Amino acid sequence: MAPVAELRNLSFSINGYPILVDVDFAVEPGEFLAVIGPNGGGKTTLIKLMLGLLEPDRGSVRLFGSPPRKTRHRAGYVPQNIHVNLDFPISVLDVVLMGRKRRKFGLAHPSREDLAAAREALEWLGMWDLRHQRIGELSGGQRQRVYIARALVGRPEALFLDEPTASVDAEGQTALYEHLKELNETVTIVVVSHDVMVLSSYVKSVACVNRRVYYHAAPEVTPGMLQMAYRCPVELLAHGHLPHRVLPHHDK
Ligand SMILES: Nc1ncnc2c1ncn2[C@@H]1O[C@H](COP(=O)(O)OP(=O)(O)OP(=O)(O)O)[C@@H](O)[C@H]1O
Repeated sequence: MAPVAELRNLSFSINGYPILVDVDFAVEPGEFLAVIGPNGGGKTTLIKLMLGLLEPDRGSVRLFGSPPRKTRHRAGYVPQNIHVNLDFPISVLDVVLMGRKRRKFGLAHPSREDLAAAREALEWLGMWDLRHQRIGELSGGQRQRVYIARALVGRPEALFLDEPTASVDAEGQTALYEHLKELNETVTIVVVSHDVMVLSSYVKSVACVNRRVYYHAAPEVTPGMLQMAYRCPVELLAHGHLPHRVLPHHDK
């Protein structure tokens, strides 16, 4: 089976300034990959390159073995900053139905399959009862679940999430990672996150991104990896009753 994403000798720059250099790794089917690294390290850029939303200057990207623009529909994406007008009177269910890419008759006429897929995703995330609520009336954490449901209704083979817990409290983070763990039984997961400590309890592999990508096909988050990826002490947090490792801060 082809890797979910494969990046070979890839470099990407903006206005001549290198953002990512010599990236060379692959995400295999079934992985639960954490993408970690300092602010501005290039994590979002890396995800966008994998999905073909940006083109590399050099090197190649394959998504499910093909150019990403041909296979992007097989992946779900929950971007970091979703710009919605929170005053716009659109319901939770409408937002989720937007994820049904092959809908024929638009939002006003979702098919029975569209509704079934939306219901399944919303029930799974505990949001079905709020389906008629306006998106602007939800909490940050609830809204995040709606965006995840939107990414899931297309029944993706891989799900890419960019800092999905940014506006979620500790309990919500754990609940979300439990959901992702269950999903990972059938779906490959790539998640950008700063919750290094929590993540290390769930993930199967780690990519540290700081202009270069240090890929580790094991869930260990070691001080050496953090040292390579970060230039400043990393805040490591542990929540709830998860099994966890506490790592020391490093110098500089
Ligand atoms: N459209 C753009 N124009 C100019 N510079 C950009 C643009 N997009 C990203 N960059 C720069 O590229 C670098 C990597 O950005 P990116 O958003 O990928 O980092 P990140 O690791 O996701 O950061 P964060 O953790 O803060 O979300 C940053 O220095 C950023 O300023």
